[in-house]
Amino acid sequence: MAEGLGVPNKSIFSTFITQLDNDSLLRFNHYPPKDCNKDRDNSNSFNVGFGEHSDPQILTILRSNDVAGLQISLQHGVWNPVTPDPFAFCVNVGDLLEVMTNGRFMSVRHRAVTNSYKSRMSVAYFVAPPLDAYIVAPSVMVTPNRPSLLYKPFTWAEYKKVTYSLRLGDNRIDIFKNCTQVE
Ligand SMILES: O=C(O)CCC(=O)C(=O)O
Ligand SMILES: [Fe+2]
Repeated sequence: MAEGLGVPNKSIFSTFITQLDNDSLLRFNHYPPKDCNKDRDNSNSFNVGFGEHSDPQILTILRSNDVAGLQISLQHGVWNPVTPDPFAFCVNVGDLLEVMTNGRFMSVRHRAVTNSYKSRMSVAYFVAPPLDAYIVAPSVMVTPNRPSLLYKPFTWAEYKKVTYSLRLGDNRIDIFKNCTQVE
């Protein structure tokens, strides 16, 4: 990523992750098939298994079985299905990476829906820094196109506290937006 972004220090994004006290976690999700009998009149309906949200950490590395369900939203209210591939990893940008890249990479809103015939299973590895890590975009991410820091610096502990004080789908990254843009 650093290479693609033209950042000379290649370890700038990875140093947090490799620290022993990193706060990464692994989550196993199981979405049983929805109960068709409850929805006999509306066979096109679906249940939301995991509500709309963005992942607060740096990156999410997701593996699933071959059952569809993951959807991403690039525009409010428009959902795009992600084709399931049990041999691939789906990598989501989390809120912290959006801050660390000064908005170049955008944290993606997503959700998982259930279907009526087969269980979806997924394993997500949420890559997070140590709690006291200071989250701020490196100066090289401040460019003529983005001449100032879009977000105020904060620690992961502060961000995590805000995340857990809000509901899953609430926008939390905007709370840390800098109001004044220096030209
Ligand atoms: O199961 C999925 O595909 C998505 C899971 C997810 O978004 C999460 O665990 O944060
Ligand atoms: Fe997620």
